[in-house]
Amino acid sequence: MSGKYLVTGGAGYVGSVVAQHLLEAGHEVTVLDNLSTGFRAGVPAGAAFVEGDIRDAAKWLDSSYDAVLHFAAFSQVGESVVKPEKYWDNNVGGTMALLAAMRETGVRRLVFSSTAATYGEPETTPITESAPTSPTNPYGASKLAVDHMITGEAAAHGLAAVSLRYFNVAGAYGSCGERHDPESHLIPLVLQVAQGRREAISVYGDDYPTPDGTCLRDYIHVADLAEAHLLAVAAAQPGEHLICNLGNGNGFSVREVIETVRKVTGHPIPEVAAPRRAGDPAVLVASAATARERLGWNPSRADLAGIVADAWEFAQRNDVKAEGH
Ligand SMILES: NC(=O)c1ccc[n+]([C@@H]2O[C@H](COP(=O)([O-])OP(=O)(O)OC[C@H]3O[C@@H](n4cnc5c(N)ncnc54)[C@H](O)[C@@H]3O)[C@@H](O)[C@H]2O)c1
Ligand SMILES: O=c1ccn([C@@H]2O[C@H](COP(=O)(O)OP(=O)(O)O[C@H]3O[C@H](CO)[C@H](O)[C@H](O)[C@H]3O)[C@@H](O)[C@H]2O)c(=O)[nH]1
Repeated sequence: MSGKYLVTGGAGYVGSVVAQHLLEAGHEVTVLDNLSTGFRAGVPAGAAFVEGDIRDAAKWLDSSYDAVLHFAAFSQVGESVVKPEKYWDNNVGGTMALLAAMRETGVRRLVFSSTAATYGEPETTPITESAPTSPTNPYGASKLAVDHMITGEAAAHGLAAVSLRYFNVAGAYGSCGERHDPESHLIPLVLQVAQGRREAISVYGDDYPTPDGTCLRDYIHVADLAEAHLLAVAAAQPGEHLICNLGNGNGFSVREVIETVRKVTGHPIPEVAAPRRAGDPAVLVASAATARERLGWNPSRADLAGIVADAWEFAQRNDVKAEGH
């Protein structure tokens, strides 16, 4: 059955890919985005677009919507350390306003973009949803605060809600891909070296307790992630806040990622050893058993070379420098 969905942050990387999947599944989509980090051109064709802020969600939300998929947030870990107030204001304040608008209009279904950063330095691997949550930066803390808000909203007011805790999102889907500015994520940065837009990739730390000394991360294709969102909309139950990790359960080191980019692009990628980046856990790998069981999620694009190949194709088609917001 087709539905009508508000996608906050749908001009950004993940939101645009999910909006595209919703459209392909025959749903009606309105993107609400203030273009603070997103791009008007990133909104998929076929989606209605409102340039606006989630703090003013009450202006645009009405009872005709079946659900909200909430991506709008700031998500730069490093920036959150130096400007924590920016993260509390947008991520927490913005979501409070959105939840109030949903309550007032009777829109009672929500899928929220949470993050592995809510866990902080893990005590055990792979990470399950019952692991302790002890974020190591204000970004992760702000996302955890929103998860707590949603738990309360479900219990007190019957919201049907799912928080999806993404691990390392990568890859592209059709015309939608990653073009953060500034970029901080490993795969797009290594691809910029392959494109000749950067001289070398800095390897942040090579003395971690891992097989090659560099950090291990669980890379998930953005299209597999998008499929989980469609399943989550359908699986959400009134009065319940379900939290699901999304990852493939495989850890790849920074060096393995760089080597994969060399193979996929055929370009030499010079590396430069650099100090550890503050707040980086050595290993972040998900157990996604809950998503498989409760959502029926079955990711099919776990191959790292395939993820990198899709990101590479997108990077070659899009020159961020040439585009404005
Ligand atoms: N990309 C990842 O690896 C990753 C990992 C874990 C969690 N997440 C979460 O997923 C979501 C999407 O991430 P992304 O990588 O697509 O980021 P992004 O910056 O590409 O997209 C975020 C979008 O939200 C918009 N936005 C921000 N504040 C807004 C506001 N107040 N009102 C309206 N629009 C607003 C921005 O303009 C942008 O288009 C974020 O909530 C992020 O925290 C991302
Ligand atoms: O130029 C770079 C960039 C990154 N790295 C390393 O590559 C790994 C991956 O870094 P990313 O910045 O791509 O991703 P993170 O693991 O830091 O971040 C991801 O996980 C976080 C949770 O900790 C948040 O959810 C965040 O949104 C999400 O992208 C890390 O070990 C990082 O130190 C480098 O060595 N050089």
